[in-house]
Amino acid sequence: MAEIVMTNLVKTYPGTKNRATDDISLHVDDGEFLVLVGPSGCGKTTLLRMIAGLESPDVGSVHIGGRDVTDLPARQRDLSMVFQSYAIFPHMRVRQNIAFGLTMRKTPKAEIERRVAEAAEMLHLTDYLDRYPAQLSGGQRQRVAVARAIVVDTGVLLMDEPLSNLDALLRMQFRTELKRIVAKLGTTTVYVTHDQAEALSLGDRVAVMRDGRIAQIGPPLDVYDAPADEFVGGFLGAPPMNFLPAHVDRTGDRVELVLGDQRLPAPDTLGGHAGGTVTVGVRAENVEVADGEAPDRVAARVEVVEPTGSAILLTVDLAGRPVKVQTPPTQRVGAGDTVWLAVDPNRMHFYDPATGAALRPAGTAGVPAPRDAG
Ligand SMILES: Nc1ncnc2c1ncn2[C@@H]1O[C@H](COP(=O)(O)OP(=O)(O)OP(=O)(O)O)[C@@H](O)[C@H]1O
Repeated sequence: MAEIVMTNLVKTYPGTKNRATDDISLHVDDGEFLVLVGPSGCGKTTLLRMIAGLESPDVGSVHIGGRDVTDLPARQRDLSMVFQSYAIFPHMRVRQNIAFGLTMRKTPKAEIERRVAEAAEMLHLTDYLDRYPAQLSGGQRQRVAVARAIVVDTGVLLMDEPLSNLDALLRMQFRTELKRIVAKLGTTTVYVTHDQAEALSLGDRVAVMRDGRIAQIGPPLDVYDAPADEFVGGFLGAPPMNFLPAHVDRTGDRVELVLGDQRLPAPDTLGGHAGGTVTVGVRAENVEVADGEAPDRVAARVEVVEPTGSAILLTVDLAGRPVKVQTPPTQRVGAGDTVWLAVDPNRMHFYDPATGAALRPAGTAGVPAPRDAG
């Protein structure tokens, strides 16, 4: 068992004012792949380094596999790490690089050979075992770093931006490989990235961090589909979620959003906010370019048309605000055109304009949605 339990981790670096991690409690299940994601400086690396034993928390504890490791150095924590700089040894051949951790542990020679061969096979490095790192591409070197980490077969694998030195295509290929390998190994993995696409594609769960805290944690699509606040909605997804201020109006049974001088149907659950203003969040792929004018549609002017290959991304002006709309590649519109937009009320999200927190349905109006603190 190698579950990781972090409890109330507080860390302030000497000479700084703000907490790098601010009372973080988090539970990573045995065999789970957890991704820590968030903007630069939010505390991801600090949290990972506290799990690793490379930083000590001011307050709080870390348990790995039921053992309190808070005061143990990294080498006694039974974990392996891959860091951004993938420090592989330039003077050692790939074979020795991969074997390094096993050699240090005085593993029998035959076993080292077997495990190195296995890891090399997994990472498509078999043909490169006798080369030096200087004779490898960036992607191959990165694979050596991963092979070196997984060969040791520890209970926990920690990775900090391991793909950051790769170009976009290699990054994507390697991401897929990594997901396959880690699933096969079943190692408990904590993975740090600032890349939201990587986070969504890799994690069993993602923890979105902000200012030393966990803003939201959950399975990738849950967090993507129901962001707990504007920050999370704006951080996950490319393009980020659209946010628009809207007045809520109720006429008889109908609840509507008033955007400038136009109206869109809103879910009944928003009725509790009638007379007030909310921030509407809607993802680009949930805005439909409809076929002509209708009472439940709003008009917008197309400003920019960006084909992305599999889709077309429009930036439209809706009531004086830019809104991103994702349409099929077959959509024929040009800059300057007026389009009619429809949004399924069930695909809308609502946030408190003052706090940015998600609003709950009617009856609990104004109360932010609950957050899973792990
Ligand atoms: N050794 C250090 N001394 C002082 N402050 C530090 C140190 N390391 C990190 N910090 C500060 O702690 C905060 C969190 O840093 P951390 O490296 O954990 O963030 P991060 O989310 O990993 O960022 P990035 O994505 O840029 O690597 C930042 O404000 C950073 O400036």
